[in-house]
Amino acid sequence: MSKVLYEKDIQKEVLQEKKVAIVGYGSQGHAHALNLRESGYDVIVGLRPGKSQQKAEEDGFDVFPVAEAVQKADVVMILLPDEHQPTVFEESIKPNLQPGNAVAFAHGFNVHFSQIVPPSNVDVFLVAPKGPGHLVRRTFEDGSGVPSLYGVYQDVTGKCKEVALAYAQGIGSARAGVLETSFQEETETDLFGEQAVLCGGMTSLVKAGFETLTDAGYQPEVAYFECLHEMKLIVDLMYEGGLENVRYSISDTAQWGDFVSGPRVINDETKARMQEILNEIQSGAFAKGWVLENQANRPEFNAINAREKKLQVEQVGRELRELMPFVKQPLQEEQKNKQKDVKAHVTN
Ligand SMILES: NC(=O)C1=CN([C@@H]2O[C@H](COP(=O)(O)OP(=O)(O)OC[C@H]3O[C@@H](n4cnc5c(N)ncnc54)[C@H](OP(=O)(O)O)[C@@H]3O)[C@@H](O)[C@H]2O)C=CC1
Ligand SMILES: CC[C@](O)(C(C)=O)C(=O)O
Ligand SMILES: [Mg+2]
Ligand SMILES: [Mg+2]
Repeated sequence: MSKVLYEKDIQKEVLQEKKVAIVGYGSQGHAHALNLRESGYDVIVGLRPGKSQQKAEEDGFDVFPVAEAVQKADVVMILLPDEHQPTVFEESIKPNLQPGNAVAFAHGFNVHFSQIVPPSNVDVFLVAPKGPGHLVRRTFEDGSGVPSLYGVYQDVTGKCKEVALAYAQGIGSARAGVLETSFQEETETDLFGEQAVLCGGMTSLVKAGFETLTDAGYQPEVAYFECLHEMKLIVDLMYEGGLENVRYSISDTAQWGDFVSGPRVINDETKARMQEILNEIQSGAFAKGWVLENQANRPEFNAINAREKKLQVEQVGRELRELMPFVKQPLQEEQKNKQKDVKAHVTN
């Protein structure tokens, strides 16, 4: 088994003497900044003027333009959207790095696919939480954490690995497990996981199930509870005790259905599609497509995004969740405010 590190294996001191700049205050940025500060580290935030700047200031951080934050810091964690990182890196980060500083990422995409080429006189590492940023924060506050992968791309100080580990500990990941990786492995597995299983695979499964039931004339509300709402409850059991725990709690009728029907939905054909997806990630074809989509101002991304929001499963879900106040989370309020901002922007 690979060596998984926990609190007792990690030294904090190496990061305690440094100033950390978190560049970006979105999903991962706010979680890293707040968790690191509460773990006792000296954290500042680098941002452009705007909504996030206001939020970070409200949370009590000293916020600076990105270039200034980089000048003040020893460790610069880049938590901007992947597609914005190369420009901000060239314009505001690279010119302000000092030899011996560390540049860090939560995903290896830009370094692995050569969209960012770090100078040779700085440490470069990644700490990639295996979970959404809002959960990195929520679990930290609950006293648990999200596991992280760490990887060293370039070690000029001889201390890069120790700094990366202390950083992972600071965001709460050593409570759950910290595992060594390379930029290549993190990038390829993360892209594969989100496309084939966690995001693309799961949302497509839910939509296909929901539409099969509603096309057959069943009530959309029944289809929503069956194919989306209950997904979380089943996944919670899987998270707590694997497939075995799901099968312990479900009926034997469901377990028999699982055994005989599951492989008719997800089978060797599906695995062949997964292999294609992995091949496109490994060859760089996916990355090239995503870079080009952004250069063209995301025509396909925006069209699909608008279409998906109008799906019946989304509409019925919004209505049902309004009636279940206990499933409401602050994230949904944030999402609503974001939509209001976009609407205001479009009408102005
Ligand atoms: N989302 C996740 O849970 C995970 C993300 N990652 C990785 O973490 C990194 C960050 O992703 P994520 O947290 O999703 O990003 P977000 O989209 O949530 O980050 C947006 C933040 O970046 C700021 N920003 C955007 N453009 C600029 C700019 N040009 N200059 C300055 N600030 C800017 C935004 O500020 P403003 O309000 O001004 O727009 C906002 O604070 C990525 O590498 C991603 O792959 C890794 C694991 C999971
Ligand atoms: C699963 C999506 C993710 O990789 C993540 C939350 O880990 C991401 O890029 O957001
Ligand atoms: Mg991920
Ligand atoms: Mg990802």
